[in-house]
Amino acid sequence: MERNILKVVNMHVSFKTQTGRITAVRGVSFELNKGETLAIVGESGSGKSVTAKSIMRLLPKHNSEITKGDILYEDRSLLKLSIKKMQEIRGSEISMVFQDPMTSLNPTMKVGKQIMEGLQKHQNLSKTVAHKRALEMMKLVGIPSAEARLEDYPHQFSGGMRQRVVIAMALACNPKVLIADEPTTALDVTIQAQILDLMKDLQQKMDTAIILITHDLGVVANMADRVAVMYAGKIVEQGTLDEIFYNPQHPYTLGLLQSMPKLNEDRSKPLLPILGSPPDLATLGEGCAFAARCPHTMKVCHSFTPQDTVVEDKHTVACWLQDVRTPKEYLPETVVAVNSQ
Ligand SMILES: Nc1ncnc2c1ncn2[C@@H]1O[C@H](COP(=O)(O)OP(=O)(O)OP(=O)(O)O)[C@@H](O)[C@H]1O
Repeated sequence: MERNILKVVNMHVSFKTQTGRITAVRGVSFELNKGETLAIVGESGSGKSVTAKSIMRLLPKHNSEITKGDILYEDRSLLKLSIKKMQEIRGSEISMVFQDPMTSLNPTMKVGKQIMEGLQKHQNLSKTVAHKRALEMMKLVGIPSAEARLEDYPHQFSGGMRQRVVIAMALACNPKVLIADEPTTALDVTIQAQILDLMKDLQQKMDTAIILITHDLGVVANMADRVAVMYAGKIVEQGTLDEIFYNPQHPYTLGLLQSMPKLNEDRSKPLLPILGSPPDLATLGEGCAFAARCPHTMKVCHSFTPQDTVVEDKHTVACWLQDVRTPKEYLPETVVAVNSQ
C-alpha cells in the first residue's frame, strides 16, 4: 500500500530580478511515497533546484516568493510553519544533499563534530551518544578508519569521501525524506556509481524516500521508481520509470531519451540533440513552453497551455498531442508505435 509522505500542490515560485519578475516554477504538483525514489529530470534552468529549495524553504528571502500552491509533509503545510519549526524539520525529517559537498560542510570544523551537531540539536543526544552515532554513520557510508577520520577537517577528504560525509550527516537523524540535488555530478564515473549504490543501500536500510534531481537519464534508470520531467518550470510528464522510458508521450521526454546514449545500441547511430534552447522565463506567455522547439507543434500549442492528461493510472502528460481532437497523423511515430502495441 503506497503511503504518501510529501505532496507538492500547484506550486508557483517567482524571483525578482534586475530585468523584472520571472516565474521559475509554474504550477508544479507531485507526490512522494514512503521509501520510494522520485527523479526530477530536465535541462539546466528548468526549475528542479528551485523546486527542491522551496520544499526545504531555503530560497533566498530577499528576491523569491512561493506565490501559489502548497507543500504538504505528512499532511501538514510546510509553508505555514514558523521558521523555528521549519528548522526542526530540516535535517531531522527532511534532509538535503547538494552537488557540492562544501555547501553543507563547514571547512573550519572537524567532520565528526559537524555530524554530532545535528544529532545534538535535533535528537537532544548527549555528547557521548552523539559521538557513537556519528561513528556508526561514518562506518555505514563506508569511510575507512572511521574513528580517526571523525577528527579530520573536510579538506582532508577526497571529493567522493566528502560526499559520503555529507550523506552521513544528512541521514544521521534518520529523515523520512532525502532531497539529493545532482549529488554525484561533480564526481568521476566510478565514484558516482559508488555513491549512488550507497544511497540505494541506505534507503533500503532506513526506508527513506528520495527526491533525486538530475539531468542524467543513466542515473535515473539506475535509481528511480518514478520520474517527473520538468521543462521551463512545469512538470510536462510524470510516471513510473517504465512508463517514462518505454512509453514516453511528451515530445520533450522523447527528445531527452533520444539524446541519451544507450549501451546496447549501434554506436554509429548519431545521438539526436534537442535543437534550440529553453525559453526566456521573463517573457513566457500562454501556450506550451516547448512549442518553439517541438517537432510536432500545432497552431494550438502557441496560444493555449496544455493541461495534464492521464495516459494511464498516474502517468500524466501535458501536451496537445494527447487531446482527443488531435488527428492521429499528427502523433509522433514513437508515440503511435508504443500506443498501438
Ligand atoms: N536566486 C535566484 N535569483 C533569480 N533567479 C533565480 C534564482 N535561482 C533560480 N533562478 C531562476 O530559476 C530558474 C530555474 O533554476 P533552477 O536552479 O531551479 O534550475 P535547474 O533545473 O535546477 O538547473 P540546473 O540543472 O542548472 O541546476 C533559473 O533559470 C533562473 O532563471
